[in-house]
Amino acid sequence: MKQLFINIKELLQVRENKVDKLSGTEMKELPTIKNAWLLIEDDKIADYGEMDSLPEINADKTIDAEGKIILPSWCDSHTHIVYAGNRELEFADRINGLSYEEIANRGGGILNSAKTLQETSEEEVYQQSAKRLEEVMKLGTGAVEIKSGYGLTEEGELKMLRVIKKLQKNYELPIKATFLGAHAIPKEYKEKPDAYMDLVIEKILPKVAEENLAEYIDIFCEKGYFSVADTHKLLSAAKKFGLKPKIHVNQFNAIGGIQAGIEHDALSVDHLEVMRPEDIESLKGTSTMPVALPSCSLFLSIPYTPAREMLDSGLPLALATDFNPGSTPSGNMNLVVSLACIKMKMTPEEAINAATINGAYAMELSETHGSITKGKKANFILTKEIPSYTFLPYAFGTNSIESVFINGKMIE
Ligand SMILES: N=CN[C@@H](CCC(=O)O)C(=O)O
Ligand SMILES: [Zn+2]
Repeated sequence: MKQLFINIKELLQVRENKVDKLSGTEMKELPTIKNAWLLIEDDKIADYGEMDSLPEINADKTIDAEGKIILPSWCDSHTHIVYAGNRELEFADRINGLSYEEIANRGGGILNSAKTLQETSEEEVYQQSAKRLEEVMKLGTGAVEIKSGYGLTEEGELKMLRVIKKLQKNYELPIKATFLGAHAIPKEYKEKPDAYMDLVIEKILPKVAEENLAEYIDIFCEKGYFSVADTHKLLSAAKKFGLKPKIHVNQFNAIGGIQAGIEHDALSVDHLEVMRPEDIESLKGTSTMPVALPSCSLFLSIPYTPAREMLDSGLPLALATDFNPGSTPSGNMNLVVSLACIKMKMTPEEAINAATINGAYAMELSETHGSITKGKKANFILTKEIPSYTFLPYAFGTNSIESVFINGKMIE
């Protein structure tokens, strides 16, 4: 099946040669073709060019995209989309003055979601999560990573990962699964946190590997959660099972999580709201992608990742949502791109690069996703009629998307 899009106002992120990631000043450039055509053959991008040189093409369907922009779909490399229930009461508590930390110390936070998850059937968790996944796909997400981490027992963690597996089976977009058993210390283990680490490493991790339920390993390396020593221990154990690290670090405190991640060749280090000069320095020259989650900063009123400083010192950066019930109950990548521009002073070009090609890298998908390149998957966004691509982050809160295509199919 051949679909031809013609009169496209601007085709964004056109990369003739495949790039895996962009760093520093490279991120300032967003290659585009104005007044373009795009040919999709089955699930792949077949060809593109300027309207002036449109060859004779026998297409099954021709779509006139006059006044509209086409760009690769968003690659959201950090989410917790699989969860049960919500935490809107904690939201009200925070408005009334309690901090995220105080709520967690009272047994709220991640432990609250873990209790709900444990009490909810696998089928019900699947239904709730599938609804969220469909919502974010309509908002332009065409590849996504999903973590466990609200189970915190063998049964709960495996339940979450099986739900992710079912989503992978039932939906066409790529979904990468991450095992985050070390997300918080359960109440029963408060006085013996090492015993919980032993459970995660010795019991749950081998099961996850045996059932092939995850590709990546994650840990919340943070004061009051898991230490740098825990991080080393878990990442070393996970390596034996072939799980690569994508870890939560530097959200509230810089305790050395970035350096631990780098030592274990982490694919990404995520959050980074609190960055010391030595953290930026350590990331230089590594293959680890730093990932910023600005909608988490917005929701918790915590600092934003210092993107400007990082990009100006030559680092790459990816943007993701962190969609979860506690710190970011939103999976809207359009908002993330707007916040990156408004709050982190990234240019629209940098933000779009960070949310497409660099997001793909943080899920090992740069070969197939993240840019308009011949042979890559036909996962893209067709906007409504808009004046320019800068309008996308500028008009925050406006839905500028007309339709989303995954593997060449328009999603309903
Ligand atoms: N920081 C750790 N984990 C999640 C929040 C989890 C929660 O509050 O439920 C995050 O990435 O923000
Ligand atoms: Zn997270």
